[in-house]
This record gives sequence, C-alpha cells and structure tokens, in this order.
Amino acid sequence: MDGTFPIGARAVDSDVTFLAIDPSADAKIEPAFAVSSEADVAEACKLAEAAFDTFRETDPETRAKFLETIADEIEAIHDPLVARAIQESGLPRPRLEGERGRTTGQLRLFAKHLRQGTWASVVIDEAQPERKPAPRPDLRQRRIAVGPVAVFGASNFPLAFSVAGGDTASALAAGCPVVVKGHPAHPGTSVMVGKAIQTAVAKCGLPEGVFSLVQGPANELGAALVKDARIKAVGFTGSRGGGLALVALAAARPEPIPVYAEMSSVNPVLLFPAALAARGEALGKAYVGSLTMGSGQFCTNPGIVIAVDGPELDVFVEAAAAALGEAAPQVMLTPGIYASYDKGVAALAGHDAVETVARGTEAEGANRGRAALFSTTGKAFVADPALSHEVFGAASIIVRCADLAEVRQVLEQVEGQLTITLQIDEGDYSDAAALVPVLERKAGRILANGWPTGVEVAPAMVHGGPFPATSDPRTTSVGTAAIERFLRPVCYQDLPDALLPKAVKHDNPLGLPRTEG
Ligand SMILES: NC(=O)C1=CN([C@@H]2O[C@H](COP(=O)(O)OP(=O)(O)OC[C@H]3O[C@@H](n4cnc5c(N)ncnc54)[C@H](OP(=O)(O)O)[C@@H]3O)[C@@H](O)[C@H]2O)C=CC1
Ligand SMILES: O=C(O)CCC(=O)C(=O)O
Repeated sequence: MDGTFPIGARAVDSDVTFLAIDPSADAKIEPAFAVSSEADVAEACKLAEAAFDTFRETDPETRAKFLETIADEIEAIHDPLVARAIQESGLPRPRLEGERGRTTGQLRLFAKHLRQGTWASVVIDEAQPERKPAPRPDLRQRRIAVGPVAVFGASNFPLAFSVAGGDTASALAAGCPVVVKGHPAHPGTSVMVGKAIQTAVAKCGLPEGVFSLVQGPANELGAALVKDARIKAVGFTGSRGGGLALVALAAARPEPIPVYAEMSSVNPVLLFPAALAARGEALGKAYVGSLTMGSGQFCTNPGIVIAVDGPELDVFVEAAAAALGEAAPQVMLTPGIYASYDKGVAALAGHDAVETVARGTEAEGANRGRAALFSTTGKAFVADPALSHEVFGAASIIVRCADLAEVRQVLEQVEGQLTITLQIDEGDYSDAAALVPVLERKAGRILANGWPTGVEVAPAMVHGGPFPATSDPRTTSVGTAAIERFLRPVCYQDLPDALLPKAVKHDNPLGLPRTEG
C-alpha cells in the first residue's frame, strides 16, 4: 500500500501527510498518507461533472456490471484489506470479515436492482388526441441521476458505510459520479477500497471522473467538497454535530442541495408485561449481547429500555446487570470517540436522578470502553431531555415507568429514531397496538422480539427515521430504496421518438417495467 489517493485515473501524492492511529496500541502507524488539498477536491469535482452525462446514460446492465466488478476487486484484496481495517479500527476480525461480505453483497444487490428496472419509475401516459374538451399530450416520465454526489465515510463501519459502502453503491447505481471524503480514522482501508473502485472504473471503460477519493485530518476538506457547485447531493453517517454542520453548509450554498445525514439514535426497546413475565431473564442477557457488540459503536445500539416497574422488570435488570458485569472492555474506534464515550458515561453516573446498575470489567490498555448500565424513573426521564441523548458506545439506561400511560409519555419524549423494538407476547398485543401510531411517528423501523443491531440489507429495509436519526426522514441509507435519494423525475411531453431517451422510447429497447396511465 502506498500513501497516494485516487482522483479519477491518477494516484495523487502530496508533501503534506498524516498517519493513521491503531487505537488498540494507541500508536501512530505507517505508511504516511497524502493529505488532499482543496485543489484536489476541485479537480475531483471537475472530473465528476465531466463524467456525469456519459455515466448517467449508461444502460442499467453496464452499471450493474460495474458494481459487480467493484465487488470482485474488493474480494481480490480481502486479506490485506481486512488486516488493515483491524489495525485502523480496533474492530475484531469476524466483525470485519462479515462487514466485507456485507459490502460486496450490497454492491451485488444494487446490480440486481438495476436489472429489475423498477428504480427508473417509468410512467407512460399515451397521447389522447381525440379527448374532449382538450386533447391529452403524450407524457413520459422516468427518473435520472441528480449529479455528482459527495459521500462521507463513517468511522464505525470502515467498509460497509465507507468508501464503497451503501451511500456510494446507491449513488453509483443511480448513475451519479461519486467523490468520497474518507474518514481520517481509516485512511489505509479507504485508499485500498478507493483503488479497487478506480480499477473497476478502468476495467469497465467508464469515464475516469466516475469516482475519486479525498482524505485528510481537517474538516475544511469535507466543507470544501459540500460547497463545490458541481456536487448535487451529500450522503453522511456520523455525529449529530457533523451532520448538522454539513446540512447548514449545503443550505447556505447559492444552489442549496440535499444532505442525507444519518446521525443520532438511541433505539428504545419496550418491554411489555407478558413478555417480561415469561422470559425476563433471557431478555436481560440478550439485551446485553446487543448492547455490547462492537463496543456498542452502532447507530442501532439499544440505548434506552422502557418498561413498567415491578418484580418482573427486576428479574430482567438483575440478569442484564450480571451479564454486563462480566463484559470485557473493548477497543473503541478512535481516541476521540473513546473520550466522548467516557465523558457521556461520567455525566450519566453523576446525574442525581440516575442510578448506576452495573459496569463492565475494569479496562486495561488505551481506548477501551467499559460497558455501563444505568436506570432512572419515567418521571425523571421526562423532566430532563438530556437523559434521552445518545452516548455512543456500550452504555444504556433503563427507564422504570409507573404504568403503561407513563411508558407512552416517555416514548413521546424521545426524539426521532432509526428503530424502536418491542418485546411482546400474545398477551401484550392490545397494549402494543395502542402504541403503534406513536411508534410510526417516532421511528423508521419497528421490530418485534429481536434486537436493533445488525441491519438486513434488503429491498424492504428502512434505515432512516425522523430527526435527529436523519436529516431527511423520507428515505433510507440501507437497502435498494437508498437509490431514490439520488434520482429525480423528468417528464417528456410530446417529444418525437428520435429525441426520447431509451428508457421511455415507444418500443422500450431497455425492457424497463412501465406503468401505463
Ligand atoms: N450515530 C452514528 O451512527 C454514529 C455516531 N457517531 C458519533 O460521532 C462522534 C465522532 O465520530 P466521527 O465518526 O468522527 O463522526 P464525525 O461526525 O465527527 O465525523 C464524520 C465525518 O464528517 C466530517 N465532519 C465532521 N464535522 C464536520 C464539519 N463541521 N465540516 C466538515 N466535515 C465534518 C469528519 O471529518 P473530520 O474527521 O475531518 O472532522 C468525518 O469525515 C462519535 O463519538 C459519536 O458520538 C459516530 C459514528 C456513527
Ligand atoms: O446495525 C447495523 O448493522 C448498522 C448500524 C449503522 O448503520 C451504524 O452504526 O451506522
């Protein structure tokens, strides 16, 4: 691996460099990576703009093959890629092996989706020249790519939400050239994947500007990318502060653009009485499994448990406390993320209305997050909105409510969420049904008798939700529906067939599914 980054077909170097940090050893690691300049950002955007009209009009089969070629190229570097990602993220091998599979799997899923063709949403309203009192014109609608897209790699998924992650896969599938701002926590992983995409662009004979990667440790770089007039949409996963900063930058441009930011979620879990009575102990253990997985560094992490107080809840809490008390500390992604976790845990531990129920075992070594379990009352939770804020890591708070009416009150207090989980048995169905309208208002995904971590990449998935889970609740960043963020409709009225794009020509040469009006 060298320290250059791909801009179009070139490998770009610089005298200004930065090093990755191995969070496990708390040490800087070689090699040095070139820091991209604002001129590199401008060059990447210029190439992306130049590539746009050709790339967006490639037929779906060409883009499907391109996505599959990216997946093949990533698979070809599996061993060194996973090894480098382990070093840069502190995440364990099985997790990163799985994440590599998820990354190539979602690229191939988008290839399949492109071949199915529904994404183009072709609608044909044939002309009705004889219609009275006025004839109807011939109207043909399809969706086209919005333009070059900026994607911000996420720190917590160095593969599946990073350079070739869901945002990039969906934007490329839509026909949008992509400029990625790599996360500075994993520059080596980013460069390896970036070069795999660069190779796939060349192998598929596509214009070089279809993909570029910029990276560096200062956020001015990302800001320059969002401000570049050639960028037409942004995909982001990270902090609420970071996401909102990008939303503000995009809105302040002379031409404002959409930012699809996935930010902050505490993913409430509701324990209903019959389920608690039947399997409180098993639920307590399983909850800690979901909470501590990956050191809790998932935006789907179950950060709040809500239940009616009583002896059945005590059984759950005791089982959870016992399991969490044995949880070994795990390396967190970056020293900064570890420090902010520690600060968040200390704030909860010092809160007058919060009891510390259990802590994981003592941490030895740097950047190790010690799991933390807290509890509070429904009343205290409703009185202090700070108790519902995300602490990114393996920390969670159990909210003990007086009755189901207070459960509802607590639920109304929480902000928009990616997920809400119900633990229910048949005896709970009528209580749960009464809450469904609240759940729908609050979350993008409602699940029963499972745990929110481990998002399925599938056509029906919604990985989104009302603010602050995302900046735009109308879409998803996981699953094939993510392509819709990067498409817009165009209507062709009475255009002669010779001028119509293939997608809406009279003889349908691409064989795309059509809705006839
Ligand atoms: N809910 C979730 O899914 C996640 C939440 N987080 C939260 O984010 C915290 C920090 O983690 P991190 O992953 O670094 O997330 P950040 O939001 O800080 O950073 C993500 C990316 O956005 C860029 N960025 C951030 N702020 C700006 C800005 N003002 N202008 C331009 N670019 C910006 C960063 O660049 P640069 O590094 O150069 O600043 C980085 O490339 C965690 O402690 C956690 O609380 C993190 C990951 C996932
Ligand atoms: O739980 C998952 O699989 C996905 C979580 C996620 O999207 C995130 O942490 O950013």
